[in-house]
Amino acid sequence: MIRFESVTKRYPDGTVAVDALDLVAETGKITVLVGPSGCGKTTSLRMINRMIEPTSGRIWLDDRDTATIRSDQLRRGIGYVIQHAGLFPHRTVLDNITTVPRLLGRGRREARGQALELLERVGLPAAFAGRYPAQLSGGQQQRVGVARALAADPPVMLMDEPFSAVDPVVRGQLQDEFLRLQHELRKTIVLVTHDIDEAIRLGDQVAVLRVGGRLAQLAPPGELLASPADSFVAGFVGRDRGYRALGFTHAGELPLLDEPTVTVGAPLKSAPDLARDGWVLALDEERRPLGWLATSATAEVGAATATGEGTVDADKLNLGGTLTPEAGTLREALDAALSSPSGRGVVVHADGTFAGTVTASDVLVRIEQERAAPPGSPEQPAP
Ligand SMILES: Nc1ncnc2c1ncn2[C@@H]1O[C@H](COP(=O)(O)OP(=O)(O)OP(=O)(O)O)[C@@H](O)[C@H]1O
Repeated sequence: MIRFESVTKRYPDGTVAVDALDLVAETGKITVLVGPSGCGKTTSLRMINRMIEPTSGRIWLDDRDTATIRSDQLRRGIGYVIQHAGLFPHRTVLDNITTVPRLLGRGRREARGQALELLERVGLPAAFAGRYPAQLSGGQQQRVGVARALAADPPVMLMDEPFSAVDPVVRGQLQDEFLRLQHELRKTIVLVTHDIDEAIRLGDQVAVLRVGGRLAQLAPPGELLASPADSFVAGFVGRDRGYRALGFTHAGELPLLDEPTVTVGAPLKSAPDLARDGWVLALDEERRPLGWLATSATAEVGAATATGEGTVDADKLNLGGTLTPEAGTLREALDAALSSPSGRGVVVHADGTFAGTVTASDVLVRIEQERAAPPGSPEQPAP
């Protein structure tokens, strides 16, 4: 656990970068610091490993006041990842990763073996070990940066805009892999970003700072979206936050419709009798949904079904429509319904097999129920 206790940083020119900050970053969780440019995110982060010393207040690492720990010793237990990865340009990937473990006294062979393992963990081939940073893409360098920070196996990781130097697609991949890795490793992570979407995606809790280094709100992402503390936070988390908040609410047991289905390979003429509103859901032999077959006479395929020629083939299906898992969120369920050509969202079991369909209006009814009795309220205890 990292605890800021009324921490203030005033730079020599009088700038107050952080003002009486109280904050707890829990063990094994990701705490994200987010806020507009200059609000003191980086200053707060760097005070944790004493790259910057607070002017007043204390920062606790578990039960120790960090001011009483020698800074080199403190940093050994704290990994640090920055934008552009900050790799040593004249050292190979392998040497970049093994530098800190070697300093900590690990043998060359052991450090090398571990570095190769870490490369695999962050999704890079072992063959990259001999390359120099300039021979890697931005996203690959960022992965090496994460591997390097993990090499000393620190319980705490500080990450300053770790994914912002790469394009949005690579960024999404890095975020997904980072979450997967954290699920295994359970480090105590403090991550700085200026991007609220990234904060909401990655944070177990999100601290929104305002310029002047004051904490505006500290909350789990769902709560931040659903109940921003004030107009500054509401403005910062952005529009459509009501919709995005649905992504943090489990749909629970939605009433599933018993949808008639056809299996690929079945005769087309079997479809119209089954279809509701001109659409019938097609499954593969293992009962996994493949797409919707149009049976109305106006649709191109519909005309074929009317003549009864041919079979239900995968290439005749409308593939629009997202799937929602049974244990999914209200956002996934609503999206499945809204994106489905039939208007009925397809719900699947954990193994991907078809469970039933759900309508947007049923999801809306559930949303209204949630509003009336949010989980955890006395009327409806959380499952
Ligand atoms: N060494 C310094 N001397 C004086 N002022 C500084 C110094 N470093 C940072 N500041 C100021 O402190 C404030 C907070 O800076 P900090 O870098 O912590 O913000 P940030 O939220 O990380 O910003 P950004 O998102 O733009 O990186 C800013 O007003 C900045 O100009």
